[in-house]
Amino acid sequence: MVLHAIEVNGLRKSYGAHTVLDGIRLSVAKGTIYALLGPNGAGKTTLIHILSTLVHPDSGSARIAGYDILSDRNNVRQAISLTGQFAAVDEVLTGSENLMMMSRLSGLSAAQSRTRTKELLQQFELEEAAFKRVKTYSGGMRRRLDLAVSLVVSRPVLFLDEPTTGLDTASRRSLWEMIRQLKNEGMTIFLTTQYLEEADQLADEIAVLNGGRIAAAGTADELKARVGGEVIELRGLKDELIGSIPTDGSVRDVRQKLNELEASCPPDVRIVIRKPSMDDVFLALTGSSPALHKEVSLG
Ligand SMILES: Nc1ncnc2c1ncn2[C@@H]1O[C@H](COP(=O)(O)OP(=O)(O)OP(=O)(O)O)[C@@H](O)[C@H]1O
Repeated sequence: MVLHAIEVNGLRKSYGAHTVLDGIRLSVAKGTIYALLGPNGAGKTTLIHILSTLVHPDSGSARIAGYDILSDRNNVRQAISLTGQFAAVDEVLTGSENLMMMSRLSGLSAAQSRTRTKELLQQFELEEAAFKRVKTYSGGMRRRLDLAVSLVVSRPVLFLDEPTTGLDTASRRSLWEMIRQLKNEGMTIFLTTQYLEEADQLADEIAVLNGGRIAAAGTADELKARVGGEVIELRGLKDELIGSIPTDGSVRDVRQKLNELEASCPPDVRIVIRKPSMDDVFLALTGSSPALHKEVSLG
């Protein structure tokens, strides 16, 4: 029995002299959500393209639903759905027409296609917009339609490449809910994201991709534990974040850091002590933070 929906072993890919993936090894348990977290250009899309058989790796191997991505490409393609970063829907057609077209292309009869279209419009909250042209849709509606189109035929493994990039908070949350629902239906979901909160909220397991390698992997709590202890946050008069300093949380360490801060900080800086966030994990593992604030270095 195949326990892992996705198994990746030593995948490498370079473009010219640029090594994009430098020996990726990971596994994704069936029925879970796995988030690959990394900054712009880290190689997330490249990995998804390799796993969905669109790009050939230089070396290494991977299995999807038990099928080898190199020697068993057709079976891999039958086992996956893929939603990329750019909408794959026809803007001139309505949402309903897009779903009907994809259903017919996937081999469903006209009657089956109508039933499936209705189900998907309902599942992705697109019933009201069903007969409007896609070019009038909001970003969130397009993403939902895109996801619906890729799920016309239900497959066990779903690849989502940055599913919520560019969406507002409300649309992002609604899409998260739909992704959770797909997991509840038994799907295995591999998603890439630049948003720490997204990985934190959705994923059973998170891997941080940096410099072509998986810098760390684990549950959100395990990754936060790697940063350890607590974080001292420095805030200005309007409660704006000025910086943060990791501490092991002991009285001794906190006192020492506060003493150093007292000597170097303006008097109106306030402090808050809190548990590490995914931001701190990212910063600790990659040396760069996607958030606006910077780690303050003492001494
Ligand atoms: N076909 C290609 N030819 C040359 N270089 C490429 C090609 N595809 C990707 N790259 C390079 O590989 C690196 C990783 O790109 P990739 O799109 O996988 O990153 P990413 O993590 O998905 O980033 P983003 O969040 O910006 O999509 C980038 O430096 C990119 O320029």
